[in-house]
Amino acid sequence: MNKTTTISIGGFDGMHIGHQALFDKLDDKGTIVVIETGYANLTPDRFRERYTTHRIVYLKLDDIRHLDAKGFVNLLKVKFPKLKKIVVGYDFHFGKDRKYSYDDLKNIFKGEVVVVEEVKHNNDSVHSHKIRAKLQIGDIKGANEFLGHNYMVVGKRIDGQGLGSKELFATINLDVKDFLLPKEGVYATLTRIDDEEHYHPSVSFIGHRVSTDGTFAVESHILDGELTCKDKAEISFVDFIRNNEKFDSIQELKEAIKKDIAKAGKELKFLQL
Ligand SMILES: Cc1cc2nc3c(=O)[nH]c(=O)nc-3n(C[C@H](O)[C@H](O)[C@H](O)COP(=O)(O)O)c2cc1C
Ligand SMILES: Nc1ncnc2c1ncn2[C@@H]1O[C@H](COP(=O)(O)OP(=O)(O)O)[C@@H](O)[C@H]1O
Repeated sequence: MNKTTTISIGGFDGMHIGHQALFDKLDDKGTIVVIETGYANLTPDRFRERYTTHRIVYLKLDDIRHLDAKGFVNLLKVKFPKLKKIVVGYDFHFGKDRKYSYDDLKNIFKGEVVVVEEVKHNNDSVHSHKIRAKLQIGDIKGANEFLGHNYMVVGKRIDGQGLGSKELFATINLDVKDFLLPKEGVYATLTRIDDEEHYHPSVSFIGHRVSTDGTFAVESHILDGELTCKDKAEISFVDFIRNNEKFDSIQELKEAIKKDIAKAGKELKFLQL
């Protein structure tokens, strides 16, 4: 913190292409200041560190929300004594009732304040809430374009019904906490198991198993062979395949999953893994 000369400030859930435009303005001693609201569910907690080489410092919203503009700048000066430049976006607001903007920063901070213009994709302003909305309708491609990377979730391995490996296809079942789950359905995905470096082509199901026991599941079938997952896995979403459906028999469900596997295999074949 003592060496930091430039910072960018925000909630930074998503670490999307709008956020990256801010990070591009940091120098090599630049630090990202994440204001933790408790609502981040696209890139919660330390997962943000995957999408930047800059150091990240976390401030709790509750510790700063009461501050006026002067108080906020003072806090930054104490935390970063060598601070010369603050980078924020066009819609950055802070303090009580979010009533201060970059103009207040410019008036009070005795250094440079860089304001990044609105980043758009296909003429649509990029924001975390829009990415959440896209995931909730299964628009993975759209979400990924806004993010600039594949949306991913991490979960702890749990036991499934044991039906998959016996009668259907073997899957890794996950308990996913903290991350927003995309809409119920079937997805072409890449799955990373435990601490492997490699991602496996896979097809994943999210939803209530309406054709079997009705319980909610997040599960991934690995296309390139059966593997053991000890502890955790990560699912990186590439495309939406179909909605969750109720099949009248296990045989029909099996036929549908076979088609899902073929579709996902075709789509993922061309990716460099
Ligand atoms: C690619 C794929 C697609 C699936 N599609 C559905 C579906 O449309 N409807 C449904 O009820 N269950 C679906 N399932 C979930 C199965 O019901 C589940 O794999 C099966 O119940 C075995 O679960 P287990 O791994 O816990 O034993 C799907 C599973 C996979 C891997
Ligand atoms: N599309 C964008 N273009 C430019 N700056 C942005 C954009 N989205 C967010 N920012 C900036 O990034 C920082 C973090 O904003 P935040 O509120 O966490 O993002 P979001 O609006 O996506 O939830 C703020 O300084 C904000 O002004």
